[in-house]
Amino acid sequence: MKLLIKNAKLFYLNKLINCDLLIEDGKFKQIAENIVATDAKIIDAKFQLVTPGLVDVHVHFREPGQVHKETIKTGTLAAAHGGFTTVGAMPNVIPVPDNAEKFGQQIALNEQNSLIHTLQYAPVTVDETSDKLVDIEELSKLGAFAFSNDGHGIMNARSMFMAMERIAAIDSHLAAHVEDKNLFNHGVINFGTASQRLGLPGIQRVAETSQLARDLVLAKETGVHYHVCHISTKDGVQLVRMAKDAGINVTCEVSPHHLLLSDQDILNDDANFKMNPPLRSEEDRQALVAGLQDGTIDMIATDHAPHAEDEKNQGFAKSVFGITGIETSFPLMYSRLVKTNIISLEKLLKLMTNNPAEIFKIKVAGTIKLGQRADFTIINLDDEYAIKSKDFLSKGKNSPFIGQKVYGEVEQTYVNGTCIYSK
Ligand SMILES: NC(=O)N[C@@H](CC(=O)O)C(=O)O
Ligand SMILES: [Zn+2]
Ligand SMILES: [Zn+2]
Repeated sequence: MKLLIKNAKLFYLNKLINCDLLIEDGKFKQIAENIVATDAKIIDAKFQLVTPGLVDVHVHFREPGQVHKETIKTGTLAAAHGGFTTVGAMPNVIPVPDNAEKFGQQIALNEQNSLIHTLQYAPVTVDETSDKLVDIEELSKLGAFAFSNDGHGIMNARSMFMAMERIAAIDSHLAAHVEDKNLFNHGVINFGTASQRLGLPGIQRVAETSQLARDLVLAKETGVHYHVCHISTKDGVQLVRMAKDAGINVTCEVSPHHLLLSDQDILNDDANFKMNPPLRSEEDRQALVAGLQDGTIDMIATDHAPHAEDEKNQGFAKSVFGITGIETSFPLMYSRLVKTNIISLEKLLKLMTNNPAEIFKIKVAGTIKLGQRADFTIINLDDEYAIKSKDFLSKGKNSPFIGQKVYGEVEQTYVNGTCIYSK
């Protein structure tokens, strides 16, 4: 089976080049101008962008346990619609895969149902909320991509310290949702003018930064690769910057919503703007953009968190935390950051392909390499379209970006040389 992509604007070795791309038996075979291949199926890309499949290290699929919100099938289909071919799935499913048996079942479920490559996080502690560590070495052997208690900060410093030592010893990764539960104090929105205006309990920035500061010291001591999930504050970015300068093995991700929205965009009691961590101030938002520009922030991750309509239409006080994002990430980032000259297209693609793959040592993802499996995406950068919930393939329609006009629509997504999504 041969597939020839003619006239690609290909993101290859960190540059955009005009060329053809030949795929044979599911693998990249040749990159050159004017490739001629008899008996190949030909696709004319018409100089649209062809990129390695996008990589998102932070998604929530809800299977098992909450399949009314999302399944692995709908989640991975939504990912393909967003241009992603590799994702890291968080372990806050029911049951939490916190022992060998449950973890093995989760991996099998992912394999049976994924249209793309779904890598599985293991939790750090039993049930994600206790202080008792999981069998880190065993879950790693069973294929844990990294470790995270996402959704919950790890409150007990000794548990965190010991987890870091063990994760460092096996050369894996610890991804932290940094949040001190006591400082969080049942808030539902950022603490500040918006929480006052709407009369809602606020979440202080120090809920994030105080735990982050603690973790950075522990990470220094243990040498673990410590990754900060969905960073949201100006001081948080500054802490990571200082830690990197000090040689601490820290990386961090930011979500499209924290880059593009602030609490000033919350005009009424609409829980499609409710997520954890919350949308912060405009000053925080600008610091995140600056952190992306200067390399303090290493990657974009969506924190795709689908929920059912009746779980999100209860206003800020009662609705659950989280918004979807995997189908809108690239178009939003391209339209609002690249077309406005805040970052280059090459930089955006690095943030969404090679950086996450390299940092998390994902073997075959994030780059186009001859002889390796052909995971790639064709994206139309020229035509504007409107984000509509009816176009989402995710079960979750909980997005604050519905109705916005964007560029960067995904035309086709390929995994192992096979088209798994076509517009
Ligand atoms: N981000 C959220 O607000 N919610 C996430 C959990 C998380 O990422 O912390 C979820 O699983 O719904
Ligand atoms: Zn989280
Ligand atoms: Zn999350």
